[in-house]
Amino acid sequence: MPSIRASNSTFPIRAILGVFKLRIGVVITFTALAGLAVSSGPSLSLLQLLVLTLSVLLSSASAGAFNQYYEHDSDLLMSRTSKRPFVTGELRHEPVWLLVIAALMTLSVGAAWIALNAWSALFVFLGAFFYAIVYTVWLKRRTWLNIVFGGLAGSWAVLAGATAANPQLGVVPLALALVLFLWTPPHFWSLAIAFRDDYAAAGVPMLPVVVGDQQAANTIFLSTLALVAASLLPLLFGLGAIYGVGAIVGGFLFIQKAWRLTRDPCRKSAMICFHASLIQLTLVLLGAILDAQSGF
Ligand code: HEM
Ligand SMILES: CC(C)=CCC/C(C)=C/CC/C(C)=C/COP(=O)(O)OP(=O)(O)O
Repeated sequence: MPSIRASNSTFPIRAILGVFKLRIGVVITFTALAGLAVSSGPSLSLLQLLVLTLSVLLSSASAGAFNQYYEHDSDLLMSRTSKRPFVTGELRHEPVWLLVIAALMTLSVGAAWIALNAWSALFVFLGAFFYAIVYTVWLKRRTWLNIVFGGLAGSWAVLAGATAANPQLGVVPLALALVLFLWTPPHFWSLAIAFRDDYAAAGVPMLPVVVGDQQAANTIFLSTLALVAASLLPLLFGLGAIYGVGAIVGGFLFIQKAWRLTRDPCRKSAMICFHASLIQLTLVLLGAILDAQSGF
């Protein structure tokens, strides 16, 4: 049986956890739980809530592991990713990993289908498919629009949670899915400005590589305005003041940092804008969950 780890190493638990990109998976799962919270319909049992949480987390993890397995050669060309275990050899780049990834995906989607419903299982699958195949394999090295379509992965996470409670999607879950679709490009393009040289060296046509930092920063600013406008839509369809505070504070912060990035499109302001995107998303998702629970 081929080994998945370098021969003379102790069990590389940290490397294995790193391959599954679990920090991002936790936020993706939080996104699905926000979709659940704003969806009308019967409450889930504790078991169903556990299955939803684990199926989104594990499918996100399997997609993240596939991404690192598939990109082990190009990751070597970028400083940010060159220390990853499939690049350094800490984990052997063996096809057995594809079996592990497929098994995780089957377990995640199957459990969601059995414990929740077919719609939720479909969106769990689509989230991983859009990230691992549509974005990573089909678009990433072909077009700067890679993140525009790949960003749907986050929207499917919202809908995986929303349909778990009610396959009849309401306006608020759809609005939240639109927020994730509009959030992902400025989130990623900020990072792509900070690491433009990396992407250029790896031959990846990210927006800043194609149009330059200034035009990319202008695009980030305009897309952040569209994102923040969309993030206010749930206020028109039932979410209240708690959500409003989160969306307005987070939106103001992201717009402010995106504007600063247009004034000075350097690595430092790009990373500040990237982190602002994470704060804005957290405030929007937290506001949605707290507002939906409060019944104000
Ligand atoms: C195809 C869509 C996406 C792309 C291409 C993308 C891109 C990235 C990249 C390149 C990083 C830096 C990763 C690293 O250096 O290890 C990152 C970090 C992050 N992304 Fe995204 N992202 C996407 C969607 C999402 C979504 C949907 C969420 C959450 C709902 C999200 C949440 C995060 C978080 C929390 C981090 C920081 C993780 C950490 O601190 O290690 N991303 N993203
Ligand atoms: C419902 C469900 C399972 C949804 C999945 C959503 C998901 C996993 C989105 C991708 C997030 C991410 C880390 C992208 C980075 O890819 P990259 O290749 O640009 O990053 P890298 O350069 O750091 O490898």
